[in-house]
Amino acid sequence: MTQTKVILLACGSFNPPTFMHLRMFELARDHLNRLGRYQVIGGIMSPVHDNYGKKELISSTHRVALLRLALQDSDWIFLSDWEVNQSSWVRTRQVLQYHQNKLNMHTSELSGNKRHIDNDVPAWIHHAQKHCGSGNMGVRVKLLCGADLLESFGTPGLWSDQDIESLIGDHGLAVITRSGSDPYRFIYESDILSKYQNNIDIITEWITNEVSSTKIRRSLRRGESVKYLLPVEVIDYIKNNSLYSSIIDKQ
Ligand SMILES: Nc1ncnc2c1ncn2[C@@H]1O[C@H](COP(=O)(O)OP(=O)(O)OP(=O)(O)O)[C@@H](O)[C@H]1O
Ligand SMILES: NC(=O)c1ccc[n+]([C@@H]2O[C@H](COP(=O)(O)O)[C@@H](O)[C@H]2O)c1
Repeated sequence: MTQTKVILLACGSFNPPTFMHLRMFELARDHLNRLGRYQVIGGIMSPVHDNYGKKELISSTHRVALLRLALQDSDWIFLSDWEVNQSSWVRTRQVLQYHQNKLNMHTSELSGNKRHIDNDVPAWIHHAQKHCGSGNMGVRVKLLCGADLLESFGTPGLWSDQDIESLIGDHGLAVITRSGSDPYRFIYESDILSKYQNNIDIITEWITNEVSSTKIRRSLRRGESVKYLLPVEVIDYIKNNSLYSSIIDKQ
């Protein structure tokens, strides 16, 4: 069976990053590798731009610092700060395309085309180069997300049909189930998703755990413990920089 090499890319606020954001990657890698059709060679976390304007979104300077700390023990998941460094919010399709193009450029260098010179090579590219071997140009960047993000495709005006078609048709999706979601039904009820369902891998999280950044922020605001829900270095950074504390601490 021919294997497609895959890099999983998760987009999100990561405000703050939790163990569930990291767990998504481990779960997806195990699942996809076991299918035999894929070999997952890396993971990328791309925090959303400050202009996304989501409620309670703290500055990307802090979110990037938090992600660096969260990822410091991982030897295969990397931060990409490309998105936060753009002049404005970029659609997820463009984020996937940018990373795919950058990867194509650098893996084609490996197979002899050295015309492109780039002194600013991110860690995720170095990692991919080590794992894709010379002449191998078939690495695919897939979107990794929770089922709530998949279901947001149905929110009127939020995603364009062309973007959904490109995300699934050109890249592919790895979707982690979340309690309260029914991704199989959602795909069945959508014409676009049904058309490309072979490019959507649904991964069941049996060890269900509804840790979310919203709940973490709420606990922090109320001065409640978040130990064992986030990496300890992330908690220390949040405390040292008085993030998410507002109302209660300031009273
Ligand atoms: N507990 C979880 N199970 C499965 N997927 C998750 C979980 N928490 C987050 N995700 C996924 O992580 C990605 C990044 O999401 P995001 O940072 O917006 O997380 P969130 O915790 O849902 O945030 P918030 O609570 O601030 O809305 C999304 O694809 C989301 O579906
Ligand atoms: N049209 C789009 O490309 C589109 C729409 C909504 C959310 N998103 C992305 O989804 C991610 C998660 O967003 P939420 O936290 O709002 O669910 C973010 O990275 C955001 O940029 C993309």
